[in-house]
Amino acid sequence: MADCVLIEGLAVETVIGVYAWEREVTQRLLIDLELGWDNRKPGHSDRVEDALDYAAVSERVTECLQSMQPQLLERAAEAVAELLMNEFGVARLILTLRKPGAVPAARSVGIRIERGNA
Ligand SMILES: Nc1nc2c(c(=O)[nH]1)N=C([C@H](O)[C@@H](O)CO)CN2
Repeated sequence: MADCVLIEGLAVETVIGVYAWEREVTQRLLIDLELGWDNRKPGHSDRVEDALDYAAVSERVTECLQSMQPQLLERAAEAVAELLMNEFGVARLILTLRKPGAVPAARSVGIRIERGNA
């Protein structure tokens, strides 16, 4: 991947999981995003309108995950990738989604997906 906008360790509290008890609680997800974006235009204009606004992306990703309450990390990741491509015009991305509390013996578990020509 060439130019990127990065978001690392975005924490989202939401209902997620396949087991009955998981539907009754919120758990923390941690999201890392590498979002392909040509940074030359904002690099010259100094205008946030030309940039991929990482604050707006973070807010929208949080809202998506909190409203969808998915069972699987895979479903959550796919939905986030689709919104980034459809709503923000991101052409390529690498998304890592971690669920740190899921397996007590592990520091963290998670998945990574790549979409577009990452
Ligand atoms: N590949 C996956 N495996 C599992 C998931 C998941 O989302 N993706 N989820 C669970 C449970 O919800 C688990 O997190 C409870 O500890 C199990 N395996």
